[in-house]
Amino acid sequence: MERDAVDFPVSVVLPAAGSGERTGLSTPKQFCTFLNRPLISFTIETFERIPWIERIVVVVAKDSYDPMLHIIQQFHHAKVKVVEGGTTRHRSIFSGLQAFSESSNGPVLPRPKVVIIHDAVRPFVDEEFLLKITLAAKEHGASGAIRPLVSTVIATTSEGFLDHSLERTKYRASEMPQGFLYEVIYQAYQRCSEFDFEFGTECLHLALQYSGINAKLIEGPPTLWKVTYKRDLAAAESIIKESLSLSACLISGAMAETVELSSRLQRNLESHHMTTGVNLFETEEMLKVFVETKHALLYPVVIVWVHVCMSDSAIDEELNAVMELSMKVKQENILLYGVQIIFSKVPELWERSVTRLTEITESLIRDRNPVLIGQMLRV
Ligand SMILES: Nc1ccn([C@@H]2O[C@H](COP(=O)(O)OP(=O)(O)OP(=O)(O)O)[C@@H](O)[C@H]2O)c(=O)n1
Ligand SMILES: O=P(O)(O)OC[C@@H](O)[C@@H](O)[C@@H](O)CO
Repeated sequence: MERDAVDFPVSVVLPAAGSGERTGLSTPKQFCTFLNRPLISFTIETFERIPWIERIVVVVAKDSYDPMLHIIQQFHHAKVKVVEGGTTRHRSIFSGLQAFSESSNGPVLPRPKVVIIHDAVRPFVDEEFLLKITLAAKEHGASGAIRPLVSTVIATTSEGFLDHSLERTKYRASEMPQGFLYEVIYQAYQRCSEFDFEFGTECLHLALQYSGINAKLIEGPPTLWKVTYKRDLAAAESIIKESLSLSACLISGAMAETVELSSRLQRNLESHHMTTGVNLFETEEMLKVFVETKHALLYPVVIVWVHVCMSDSAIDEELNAVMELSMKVKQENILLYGVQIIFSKVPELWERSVTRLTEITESLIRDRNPVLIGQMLRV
């Protein structure tokens, strides 16, 4: 399916005005930060990267309006307009849709042909699936992501006993993103009852109830899950750390050993970029590029500088300079760790050192603990 099939304007509404009560945290989950960046910024960036998406309307609570403007400025988000939401998700979504029809705050945005509605707390959505949802909405008037039910759905009596259970194979979980012809969903919200505004949870239902459109349902990937509970935040952080940041190993020291060590680490660490024989100047030049392009702002960079020594000598001035450099680049979201490994001609000892170095390097890249910045770890 090609992106140039989208020959009509498409925009997005991201409802983000909830309080995230089910996480049990005081900070609404969409503003919880991972790698110094709020969850909502990752979701916005997902949509920003897609060239056929024209505008992103982020709907936030009144007291999150200014903080949201700050996030947009800090992370250089484009295409984004912020509007205030309401007391329920449907009211918030309607506020977002009104940005294309009524001048609530500032100029009315150009009206899209198709509007995608996507919970701001579902950061892991890909362009391919968004394309499917968009083209299906254009063709059918509405479309929605679905996933198989994990648990069976049952109905209870008023006394709290089982009334009946639904045949699980006949039902699906409704997820996000959803797509609509703008006129279809805007009209639905204009006709929406107070009861639906207050208690409804399903936009596809509104399109059917008030615009007579049966949404096309498309099974989505498992990554569409919504951050709802505290455990989901931990899962999101782990996925973000794994997928959205860069890491590299730089190896300096006695040349013959560093080449051998580099190939050993490359095998052990798999995905991470390996460079050997670097010196401090080259490292500083590389970090300067990261800082100037502000690349690390959106993609935190983890660099493990491994120095191979021939003896347990005191840390030389170059290594001290690396540690000072690490403190300097830390505020640019670049985590530079130093590890010193003593070369041993005794195979068993060297094997043990390389295994230990691999474990330390994996932990530094995975955990990104800022406390370990600025000091030389020793294997
Ligand atoms: N009045 C509301 C309520 C929810 N949402 C948004 O709708 C999405 C999905 O809703 P949900 O997961 O229920 O978020 P919360 O309402 O914040 O969660 P909770 O029910 O635990 O408070 C979230 O991005 C949330 O910010 C919204 O824009 N306006
Ligand atoms: O019900 P909640 O407010 O937790 O989250 C919203 C979800 O229900 C919604 O995103 C999907 O079910 C699709 O409508």
